[in-house]
Amino acid sequence: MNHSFDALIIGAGQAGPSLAGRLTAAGWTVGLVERKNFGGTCVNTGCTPTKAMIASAKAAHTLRQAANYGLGPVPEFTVNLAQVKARKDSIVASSRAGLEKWLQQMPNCTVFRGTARFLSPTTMQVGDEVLEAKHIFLNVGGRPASPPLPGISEVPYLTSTTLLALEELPTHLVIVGAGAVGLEFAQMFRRLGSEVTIVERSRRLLPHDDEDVSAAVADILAAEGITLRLGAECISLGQEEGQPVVHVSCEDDPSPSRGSHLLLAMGRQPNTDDLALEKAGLQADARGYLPVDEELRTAVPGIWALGDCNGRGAFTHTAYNDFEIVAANLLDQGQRRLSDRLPAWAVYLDPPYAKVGLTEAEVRAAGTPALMGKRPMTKVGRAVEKGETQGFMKVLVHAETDQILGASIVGTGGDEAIHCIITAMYAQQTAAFMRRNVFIHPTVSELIPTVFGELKPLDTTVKPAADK
Ligand SMILES: Cc1cc2nc3c(=O)[nH]c(=O)nc-3n(C[C@H](O)[C@H](O)[C@H](O)COP(=O)(O)OP(=O)(O)OC[C@H]3O[C@@H](n4cnc5c(N)ncnc54)[C@H](O)[C@@H]3O)c2cc1C
Ligand SMILES: NC(=O)c1ccc[n+]([C@@H]2O[C@H](COP(=O)([O-])OP(=O)(O)OC[C@H]3O[C@@H](n4cnc5c(N)ncnc54)[C@H](O)[C@@H]3O)[C@@H](O)[C@H]2O)c1
Repeated sequence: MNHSFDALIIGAGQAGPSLAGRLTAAGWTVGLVERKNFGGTCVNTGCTPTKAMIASAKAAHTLRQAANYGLGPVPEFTVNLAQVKARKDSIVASSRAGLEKWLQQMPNCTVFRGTARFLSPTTMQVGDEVLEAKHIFLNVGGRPASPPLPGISEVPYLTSTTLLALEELPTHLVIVGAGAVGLEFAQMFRRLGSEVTIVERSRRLLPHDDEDVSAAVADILAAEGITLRLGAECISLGQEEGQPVVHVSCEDDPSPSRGSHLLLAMGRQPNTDDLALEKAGLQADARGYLPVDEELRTAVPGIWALGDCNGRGAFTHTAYNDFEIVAANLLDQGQRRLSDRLPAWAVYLDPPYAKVGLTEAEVRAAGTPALMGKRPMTKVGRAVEKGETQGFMKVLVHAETDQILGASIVGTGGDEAIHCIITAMYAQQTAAFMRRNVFIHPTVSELIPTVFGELKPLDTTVKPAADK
């Protein structure tokens, strides 16, 4: 059967549903196609389930720390992973159901279930249905990558998706990859009671971030008993007595990491390979991403790519911002552009790591005349009061214009406190502006004006070491 719409939206992730809401409210007819779970990765297998389980892990950690706060003795407790999962599943189900209901009841929106594939630049097939529209918005997201590690086909392994379905705690979880997925699951499962080993080919965690960030994060994880095997340049997989083994050396490996479970957390790949892109005249790049311009338009007129599938962001906030740019430019005569967006993200460790703008290494590499302010969390009153003094706050400022270049916070409350710096940077404000702010006592943010008051020249002749 053939259907004609003003717009087709493929994927109900973080951009598609909101775009459907805006377009239909503006009088467009929309066909929205989703093949699996409404809400996509973030709601079903990403942000929501992991942060729900991180909350359970934090509760277990707090119980174990009770004596440090003058409490106790705390009765023996057990972690019941099936119940942790049930709590997480109920939070996910409620979010997914709310989104599905909204879309199913949205006037002018018709929801199709199935995989959409191009037949031409303006038509797509979903099962027996042929859908046609002059505007097509791809919001197809991604999935865990399966890199060609030697031995991968012989070893059962978990991904960030399948790990969330476990009901029994791994005795020893070995994680390959120390990006956000690897780090968040490492601390979560360690706190829930597993032994955890991280194997990473770079010589430090979070290699795209500053050395001091990597060191602080490594300290946080090591202090909880997580084993770090960094600089593992030659990773291969095997099995001994039915259990996974990760070798970290190209030579005979005298000390491979053995575990009860193996998680591969080595990045994601975009869901562009089964769209029949060639029928639309579209071509993905070498890694499968769809190249887009500043307004998220692909090379084919009438086709946009939003969210993770365009390779211009890898987060929920970037996917949502893609929707805002497209909607503003199509419906509000806006002139919003991708490059207006500040790079910002957080890793939900405890304490978290949050970052906006340039790193110290990037400022040094560019040779920008700069000032830097840095304060350890041991000198942040609220952190001391909470007994959570790991990490630091660091800000970078242009030495001539006083404009804020970037900031990193590894520390309690850092994922929230960073937003005052994000806001100031978006408003193109200066260090002097930050110093004049009066923040509420006693908070972590309260010390941010102080850090902007303690700036020292950054020696940009010292270049960062090359990291892989
Ligand atoms: C474990 C984990 C934790 C994360 N935590 C965070 C976090 O804390 N903060 C953060 O900002 N980001 C986080 N992310 C990243 C975040 O989840 C993604 O960046 C975000 O979901 C991308 O949204 P999207 O709309 O681009 O794609 P997705 O959310 O992946 O949605 C794409 C949708 O398209 C559907 N689809 C694909 N192909 C087709 C087709 N051909 N036809 C029909 N439907 C199709 C899929 O089924 C899916 O529902 C996390 C990711 C993971 C894996
Ligand atoms: N808090 C958050 O915002 C959050 C949380 C989880 C995931 N995410 C997003 O999900 C995506 C996936 O996260 P991820 O941690 O899987 O990916 P990643 O790209 O951040 O990290 C992958 C890690 O695997 C290592 N690696 C990759 N290929 C390898 C190889 N062949 N051999 C050895 N090591 C290899 C890399 O060195 C890297 O440390 C990212 O885009 C991330 O931004 C975000």
